[in-house]
Amino acid sequence: MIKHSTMPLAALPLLRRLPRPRPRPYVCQQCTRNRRSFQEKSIPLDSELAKWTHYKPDEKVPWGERARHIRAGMEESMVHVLEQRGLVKDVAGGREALDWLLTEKPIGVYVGVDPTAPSLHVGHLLPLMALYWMYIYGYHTVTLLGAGTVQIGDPSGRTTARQRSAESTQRMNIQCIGNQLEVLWKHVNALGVRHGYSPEISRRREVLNNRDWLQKLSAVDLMRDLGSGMRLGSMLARDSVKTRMEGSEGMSVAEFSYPLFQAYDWWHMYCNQHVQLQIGGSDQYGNICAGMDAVDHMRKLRRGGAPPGEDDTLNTTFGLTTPLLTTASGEKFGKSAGNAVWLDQDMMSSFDLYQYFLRTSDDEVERYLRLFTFLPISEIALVMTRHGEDGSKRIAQHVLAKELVSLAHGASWAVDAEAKHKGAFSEGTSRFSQLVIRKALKNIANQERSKVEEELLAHKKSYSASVSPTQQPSSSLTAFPGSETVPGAVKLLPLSILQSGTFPRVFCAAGLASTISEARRLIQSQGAYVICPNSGTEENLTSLKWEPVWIGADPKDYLVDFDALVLRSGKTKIQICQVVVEEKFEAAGLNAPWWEAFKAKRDLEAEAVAKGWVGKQPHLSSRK
Ligand SMILES: N[C@@H](Cc1ccc(O)cc1)C(=O)O
Repeated sequence: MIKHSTMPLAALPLLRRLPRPRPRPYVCQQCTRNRRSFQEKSIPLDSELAKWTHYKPDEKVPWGERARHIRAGMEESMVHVLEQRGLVKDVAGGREALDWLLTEKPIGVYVGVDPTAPSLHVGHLLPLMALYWMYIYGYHTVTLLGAGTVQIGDPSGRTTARQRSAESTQRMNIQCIGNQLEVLWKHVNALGVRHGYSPEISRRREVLNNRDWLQKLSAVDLMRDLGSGMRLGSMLARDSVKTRMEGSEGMSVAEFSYPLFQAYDWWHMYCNQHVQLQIGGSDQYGNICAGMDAVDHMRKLRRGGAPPGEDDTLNTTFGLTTPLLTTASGEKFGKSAGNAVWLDQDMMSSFDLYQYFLRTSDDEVERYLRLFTFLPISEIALVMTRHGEDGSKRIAQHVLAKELVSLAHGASWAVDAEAKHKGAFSEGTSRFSQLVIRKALKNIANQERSKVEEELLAHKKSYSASVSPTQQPSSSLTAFPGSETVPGAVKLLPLSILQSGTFPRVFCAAGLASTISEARRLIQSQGAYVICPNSGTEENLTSLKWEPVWIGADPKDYLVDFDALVLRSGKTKIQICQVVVEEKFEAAGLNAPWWEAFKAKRDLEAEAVAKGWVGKQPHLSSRK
């Protein structure tokens, strides 16, 4: 990043403040290994994050000072950084002019997405990565949720009109994508801290929704001001329009007018957020150029038709498009067996997302590391050197996959996906099982979703099932050779079967023995185990303790977090159970024959007690 040859000596003390990765302190080999291992510090402290994202320009390095460094060649320019990462296809308005503007001024920049599905897919990431880099380097960045424009439907890059979706579907898509944009920002911050980008830069980000202004916009105003400045010729000349006009389907006026609305967004944000640059995928080039013309026209109207002033170059607009990615085999990037690779965890698990990037070929992995991660270029070079030493370890692919999952789902899920991968494809480790158990327990604890969350989850599931019916919910973690077997699914158990002495029945109900007598034999031969509650904390997974089951014990004493029971049969078979009240168990439709038998027996016993035929029944445990 620093060009030492051109660096004046006097500038040395200033280097501390440049937006470059902080030099890493020397760490001995053993510690490095430890850090790289499972316990790797991948989640920044809140205090680090707060410092990093703190927006107080006057407390940070002033822009002018940084501009001077760039001009002096001591720091790389923004355009150069984006080019180096492979994120630039075309620059509308001129590369050199944009380079100059971005050096002179921390302008506003935006990327818009229309919520046409409940999740973004990896194809959306390229323009977003360019935006995130500009955030890291201190520009005012906006991700725009197209809740207004989605109702019109962008025809760019499409050969057919979009089906209009139901109001409720649109509402849920908007909510899902809105949440996702926020979550992505959170992860960008965490990654920015983790990769050591300077906390002394003033950063600003916003998520806006264009429905907020488009629904207030009058059709007359739009046509009078903006429509009068947009030229039909260039709009008709676009490929997306031409192909549709040549085909039998044609194109609706609404779709044709889409660029007007996108252009209006820009004008609105030009006035309010000083947005002078729009970034988009390469299919957005036409819309972006139309927007630049429209903003120019609106500025001219605002000046009353007067010629532009001297400082016009400092206030003009630019467009930047990112390349369209295809894999080495020519497939459109972001499709897996014909299905989109979703960024939402409910539509594609962390494990599957990890696996998708792990399959990146050696030819492409370095380019993807530059495109999709925040690893400094120098670190990518190191990763590639290590990768070259033993290609079979796929070191670079693992780094890529982990960074991607950290960006999409968060660092802890990336650690989880990596551990699962190791558990799945190498010798099983008990740490792997511990992790899965912890995660399952956590999921049980978080299960109380709000009604809205339930609704959104169902929407995502049904959407992904409808667009990619072959995509299986993955990670049923069964039967990897040599590994402990932790089924992904948690089993429900009715609370009433948990009484002193009912462990054999519990093992049977959990599917770890086929009959009660088999379960009893298992317990008597010391082959049945249960996890002790409170053994092991979140940080210290390996200390979760298994205890051999004692036949007279009460399973209720082993409930973790009040409602989970973790059982193991023999060395390898593990089952995580969630204990629920009877109504919930029955509502889940799990009325197994043993359950009916249990209830019948219990009713008989209760009746006998009620009629005074027998005293209160001793515990079932006494009937060994
Ligand atoms: N038209 C863009 C999304 C978008 C929407 C509104 C904007 O202002 C900008 C971009 C797309 O389909 O990808």
